Amino acid sequence: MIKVENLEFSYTKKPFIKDINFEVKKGEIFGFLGPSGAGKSTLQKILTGLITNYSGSAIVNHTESKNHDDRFYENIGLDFEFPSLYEKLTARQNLKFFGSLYNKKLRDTEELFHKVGLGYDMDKKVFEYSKGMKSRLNFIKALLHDPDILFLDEPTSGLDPSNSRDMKNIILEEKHKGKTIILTTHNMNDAAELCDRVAFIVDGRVKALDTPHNLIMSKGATKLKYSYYDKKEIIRQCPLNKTVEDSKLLDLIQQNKLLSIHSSEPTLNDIFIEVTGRGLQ
Ligand SMILES: Nc1ncnc2c1ncn2[C@@H]1O[C@H](COP(=O)(O)OP(=O)(O)OP(=O)(O)O)[C@@H](O)[C@H]1O
Repeated sequence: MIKVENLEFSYTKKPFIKDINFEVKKGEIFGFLGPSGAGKSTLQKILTGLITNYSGSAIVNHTESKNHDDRFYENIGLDFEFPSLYEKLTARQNLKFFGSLYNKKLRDTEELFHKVGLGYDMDKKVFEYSKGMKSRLNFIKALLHDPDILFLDEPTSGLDPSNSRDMKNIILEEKHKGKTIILTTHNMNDAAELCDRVAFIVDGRVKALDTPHNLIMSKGATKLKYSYYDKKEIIRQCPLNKTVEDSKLLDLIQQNKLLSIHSSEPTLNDIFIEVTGRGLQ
């Protein structure tokens, strides 16, 4: 669905996006993860035809994105972080207007409103909407024309846990229908739950690309944490595959003096810090 080869781009004379190569298959949820300013939105803008003066290739749905024509957008849905909506129109009027820009059969608007919990608010003017409501409206606006590829930028940001769960369920539903989804996020838990593969992006480059599971298994060793009492509670840890080398642990087991013991797998966030040397915020 998407094929990026030797992609380079810069806003200034200094190269910024450099040597980026990846492919996204149909039906895949592919995550762009990276700290603020890493280049995630810039990459999304290139893939969606909003930035065209790049070198290399970015093929989206069989079209080189810089050479796109209007039909390109018939099959792409954009939910960028800042909602683009008409505040003086109602939510329903907004979807009617945006829907009129497409030359294809639209999805059932009312069903979309109900899916994201806006069923009773569709006739309210958008300026009466909260930030989270606008964000949900912007999301269904991206689904309205039933596009094959969805570009979602921080779709769960600012949502309460229940709305965030609904949003993630809808994203998974779209994937199961065969839609391809590019998800940009700072949220490692969302990425680990939703994405088939993720690319760690730092300073305009891809630092690692794999499934969340493979990244976690290849880079981080599972640790065993245990505690015991010696005037106060002492907590220690050792790699799970090196327990026989930890004489303190073996002594404690023999003397039956462990207070607690459990294994802890690294998280995607731990791996991100290990691979890139940086946190996500
Ligand atoms: N129109 C522009 N002109 C010049 N520089 C820009 C422009 N847009 C973005 N940049 C710069 O490019 C870099 C990458 O920005 P980008 O928006 O792609 O980052 P990001 O990874 O999406 O960050 P965030 O997570 O904060 O949204 C930043 O240093 C930013 O200041």
